[in-house]
Amino acid sequence: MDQSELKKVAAERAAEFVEDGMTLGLGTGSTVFFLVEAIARRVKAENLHIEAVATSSRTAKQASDLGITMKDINDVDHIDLCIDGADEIDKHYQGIKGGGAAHTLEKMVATTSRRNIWIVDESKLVDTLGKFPLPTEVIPFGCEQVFHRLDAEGLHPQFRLDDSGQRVTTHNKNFVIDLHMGKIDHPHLLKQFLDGQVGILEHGLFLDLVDTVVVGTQDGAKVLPAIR
Ligand SMILES: O=C(CO)[C@H](O)[C@H](O)COP(=O)(O)O
Repeated sequence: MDQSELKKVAAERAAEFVEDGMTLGLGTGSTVFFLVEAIARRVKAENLHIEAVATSSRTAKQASDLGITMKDINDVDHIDLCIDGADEIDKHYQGIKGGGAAHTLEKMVATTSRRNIWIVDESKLVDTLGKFPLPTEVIPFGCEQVFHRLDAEGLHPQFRLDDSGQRVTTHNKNFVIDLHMGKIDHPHLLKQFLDGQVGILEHGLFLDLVDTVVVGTQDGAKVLPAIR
C-alpha cells in the first residue's frame, strides 16, 4: 500500500468510533478527506443522526456536500469526539499539526472536544518531535519582530511560502512561520515559550490532548492503546 492507501485504511477504521447522536469535530487534510467519506457512508447506510463542526472550509464543504449536518462551533454546547490527522506523533501521543495551516482552528475544536483521536499513516510515528517543521500562526502586525525573536531564540524560523513565493495566509488572514528545529527535546518548555509570545496566535504543538491513535500499516489499521 502507498501512503495514501495507508491514510485511507486508518481513516476508515476511525470512522467506526462514530456513534449515533454524536456531535463530531472533523479535522483537516488528506487523511481526514477519507474519514469524511467513510462517515458519510455510515450516515447513509445506518441512518445515523450526527452533526459536525469542521476545522476548515475545505472539510466543511466536503462534509456538507456528502450530507453531513454541519454546525458552527459557536452553536454547539459540546463536541463528543474530534478525529483529525497529524504531521508527527511521538510515543506519548504528543504531536505536531498545522501542515495544512489549519492548526488554530484544529486546536480550538480539539480542546473543546471530550475525546480526540488522531489518524495517520505509519510514517508519522516518530521517536522525537521536530523533524517536521513546527508551524506557528502569526498576526501580520509586528510579524517581523516575532520572526527576529524566534530567530534569536535559535528556533530557525521561516515564513511559509506558496508555489508563487507569496507568504501563505491562514483562514484568519495571518502568516505561518515554520520552526525548522530538527528535534524538539522539551515540547512542554517550547509550548510554554511559544504560548507567551505576543503576536503568535497559535502553534502546532498539540500536547496532552489525544488519547487514541489509529495508524494505517501494511498489515491494516492498528488502534494503538489509549493512554489518557
Ligand atoms: O494539521 C493538519 C492540517 O493543518 C493535518 O492534519 C496534517 O497536516 C496531516 O495532514 P495529512 O492528513 O494530509 O497528512
